[in-house]
Amino acid sequence: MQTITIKIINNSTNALPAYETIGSSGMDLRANLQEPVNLAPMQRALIPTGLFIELPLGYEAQVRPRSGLAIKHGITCLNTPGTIDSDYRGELKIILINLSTEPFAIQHGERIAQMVIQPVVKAAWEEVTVLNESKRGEGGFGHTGK
Ligand SMILES: O=c1ccn([C@H]2C[C@H](O)[C@@H](COP(=O)(O)OP(=O)(O)OP(=O)(O)O)O2)c(=O)[nH]1
Ligand SMILES: [Mg+2]
Repeated sequence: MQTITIKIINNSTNALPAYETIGSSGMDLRANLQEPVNLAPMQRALIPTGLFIELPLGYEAQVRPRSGLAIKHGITCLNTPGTIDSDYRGELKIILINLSTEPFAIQHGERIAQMVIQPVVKAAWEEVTVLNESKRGEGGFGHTGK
């Protein structure tokens, strides 16, 4: 368990993001709304969560869709996985899009996405003129067959 600092505003759902089961990868994130947000088909919206977090250096958070909302209502995160940088101090917001043919209303307190905390490997470049050979070589995009 890694301890992470969190600030909550306007949180009438009085819930910290939580793992729903002991083996869950993600903590569900809830919409923090004054009133429901109606998403027409193909419409997108930036949904506030009321959460501000301070991740330790060397970590990120990924914001991912919930599969139930996706399969039942066509609601997904447009930029999945959303990237929360460790130095971001603003409000966590979720870019939702309605990919169904029906309108969908997002309610205050509804669990709209999930957040996975991950370590980040920072890379430094070592520039060369020739790369080591590999079995795959330049093959990709279906190169190995169906
Ligand atoms: O789903 C998301 C994605 C991002 N963010 C916040 C945290 C993140 O650290 C910041 C910037 O995100 P990103 O790097 O994806 O956006 P950008 O378009 O590259 O903006 P910037 O130039 O601010 O980095 O926005 C969210 O709240 N939700
Ligand atoms: Mg960026």
